[in-house]
Amino acid sequence: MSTTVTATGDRISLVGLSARGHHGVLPFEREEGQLFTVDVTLDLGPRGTAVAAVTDSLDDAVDYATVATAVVTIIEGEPVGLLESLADRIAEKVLSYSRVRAAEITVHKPQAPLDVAFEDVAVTIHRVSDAAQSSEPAESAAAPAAEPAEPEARRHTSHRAQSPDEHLSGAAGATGAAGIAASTTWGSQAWADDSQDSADSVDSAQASDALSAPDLLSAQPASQSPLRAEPEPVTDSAAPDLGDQDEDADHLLEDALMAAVQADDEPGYPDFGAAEQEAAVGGPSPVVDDSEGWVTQDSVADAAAPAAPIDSLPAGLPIQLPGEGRHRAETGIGSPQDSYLDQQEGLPGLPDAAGDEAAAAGLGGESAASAALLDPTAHTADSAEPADSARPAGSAGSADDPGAFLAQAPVTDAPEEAREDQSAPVVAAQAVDPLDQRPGRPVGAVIALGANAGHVLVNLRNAVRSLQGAEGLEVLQVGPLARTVAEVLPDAEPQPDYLNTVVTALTTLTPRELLALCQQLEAEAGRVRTTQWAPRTLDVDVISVEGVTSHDPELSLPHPRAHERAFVLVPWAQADPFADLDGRAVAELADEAPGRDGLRWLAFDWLDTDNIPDKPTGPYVAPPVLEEDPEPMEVVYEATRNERSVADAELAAEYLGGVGGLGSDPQAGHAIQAVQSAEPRSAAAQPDLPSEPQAEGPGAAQGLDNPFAAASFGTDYAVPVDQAEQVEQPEQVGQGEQLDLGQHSPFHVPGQAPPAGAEDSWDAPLQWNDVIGGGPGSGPRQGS
Ligand SMILES: Nc1ncnc2c1ncn2[C@@H]1O[C@H](COP(=O)(O)OP(=O)(O)OP(=O)(O)O)[C@@H](O)[C@H]1O
Ligand SMILES: Nc1nc2c(c(=O)[nH]1)N=C(CO)CN2
Repeated sequence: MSTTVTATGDRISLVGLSARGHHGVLPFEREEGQLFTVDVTLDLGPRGTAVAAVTDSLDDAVDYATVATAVVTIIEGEPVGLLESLADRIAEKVLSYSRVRAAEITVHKPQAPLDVAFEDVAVTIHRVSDAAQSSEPAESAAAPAAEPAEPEARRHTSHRAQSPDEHLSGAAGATGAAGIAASTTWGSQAWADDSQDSADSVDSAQASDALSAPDLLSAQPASQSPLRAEPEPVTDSAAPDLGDQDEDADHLLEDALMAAVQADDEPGYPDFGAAEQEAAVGGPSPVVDDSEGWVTQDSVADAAAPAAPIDSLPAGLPIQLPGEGRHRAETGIGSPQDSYLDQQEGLPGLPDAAGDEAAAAGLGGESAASAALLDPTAHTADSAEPADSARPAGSAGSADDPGAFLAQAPVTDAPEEAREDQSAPVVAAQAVDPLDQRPGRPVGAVIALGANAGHVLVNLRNAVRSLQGAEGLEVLQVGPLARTVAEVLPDAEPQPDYLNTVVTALTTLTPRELLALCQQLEAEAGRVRTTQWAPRTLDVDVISVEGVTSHDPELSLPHPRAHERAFVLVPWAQADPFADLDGRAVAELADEAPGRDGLRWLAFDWLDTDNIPDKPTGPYVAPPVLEEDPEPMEVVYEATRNERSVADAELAAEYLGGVGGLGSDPQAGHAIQAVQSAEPRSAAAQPDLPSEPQAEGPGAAQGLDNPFAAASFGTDYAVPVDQAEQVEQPEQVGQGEQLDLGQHSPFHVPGQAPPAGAEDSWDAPLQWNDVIGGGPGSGPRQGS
């Protein structure tokens, strides 16, 4: 079921922005939180999108992605008691965007604590901006939708103090789910830009309004809300008023642009000037046609009736009601097409090299596009419509065109001479790798972590903390810790269970920078790359980056195997119940994942509680080391296939302390067999390994015979060769022998008894199977 109302201006709608909030009057609502979903309709005035449509620049538009993030930030922000208050806060925020003249906000609370069966509770409010009201005082007084002056004034001041930092932390509250639901755009507004929206832009917009000719709203009938009815513009050659703009200069420029457009008398660009004409004669415009959302004078009169409820308005603007997809928030994994389009959309304001290049090519912003438009003879709609014309067939990371993201610069057929003409659209095709592009706003990212050798728990905790402290990354959610059966290559020896988790985040890093960060964490945990899918002290994979699709083997996005990996999907779905991967709900994928049964337990609050009671035991596997020993005293771990990383002696000592009680030995670090950084062995060099990791069968079946999965085992240890020589060998070798991975194994796996009393140590857990367990959880842990 859906309901429609009519709004007469250009509109942007965001439907189903969902996030968890703590609003409500009951204590448990404050404590536990629940789902809130918000629908927002922004009324931009009668010509609110006209300039953006011509310039095709986000600078001239309301960036809906920014709005979406702002709304989610409010949902997740300071709790209020009433839905009305929440809706009001959201209205206040969205009205602070200078181009927004009025807004309708619906807040849904489908999990409200009612004693009866119900589908949804929702409150809808509509509000008019100060700018719109001040340009038509009479309207404010009479318009049923308009708020009294005082609340409006308050509304516009309460968010002005928001600092960039505050904004960033607010943005961090935006779940990947909701913030991304409305857009996969690489927006042009960076954090700092966004943070100013409610202050500077409003002020400047108001100043701009004061200087400008009366705008269209001011010419409306006194009781007419911008969400309701507006007079049809009639042809007028006077310079049009386009509504509020950020700068006076912009305003004048846009006036000129539109005049130029009018001079072209181009179909599709309705004439301007009705407002001015109407204002001049002091009466309403003549009656006009009522097609396409424009209403007749009669309907204007109707709308002017006091206290007309919004739902009594004529049909025109679809407003989605509960149950119509508002839970379909997505992780933002864009389709290749999305990704491509995103690049296009983000072009003008990109702060990175790509954006600069585009700007240098004369394509980058309002001014360039505007300049072209100022010359009516130079302007055509085509020249200002870069997205489609620039899209090469099969680009945007489609499966056909791996990794090729043709970029951003509009491609036209303009001749060389025209390019020299400043007024002509400039032609340039820029191949820009999206993996190197910095997003213009924080975008959602999902990172998966896993470990099954060495100090797995310590390593995972450290890695998550490092992510929490990383620059350019704001951790949103840390998933529960999942103990999972190791999925191994076909015919490979079984391995110890993994501990896995997933972190969701917002980031302004380029995808490649994000990968580098992940690999740095692996290196810091002493990751040694040996064979494919070998046991590892830490694995940190980039699962997805909002709006980016890549088939580059160095960084494939979304991670090509994520959709079938229970060890990724289950913790991810817990961290973000609304997550989507390639258009499918992650929770659903998790249920269907072949390794689903290999999930042994989930532990919540695992980051900072030692109270994880269930301690299954099993053989310990030491971190792998390579066999070569060219420089005996240097402990080198290979961090990535391109880098070398030297593990510090402390790490080595700690490791040894863990596995053999040698941590107090200052020489212990040297006891690890020195290894040489090397390229990971390709599958081709390992005849018994497939070139691509194969999808695993159900982990449970595998786990039945897996000694590492056993619930209660003798204490067996694998240690590096050199260390094994230094420590007393236990009599029992037992299950540890099963760790031998055959001729390609880098391991030597003697049994090794732990020092007495060390088994329960959390500081230096000797056997990770002893320190993990499924405790009663309380839900995904918040990131900050
Ligand atoms: N989305 C991604 N996340 C992390 N690494 C990736 C990604 N896509 C490609 N790679 C590349 O894969 C290479 C091997 O990574 P790694 O050793 O972590 O693989 P793995 O964890 O053993 O296997 P899998 O990728 O199946 O999880 C890395 O050098 C990296 O450049
Ligand atoms: N359970 C589990 N199995 C795996 C994992 C992992 O993280 N968890 N990672 C692998 C290679 O990345 C291979 N197999």
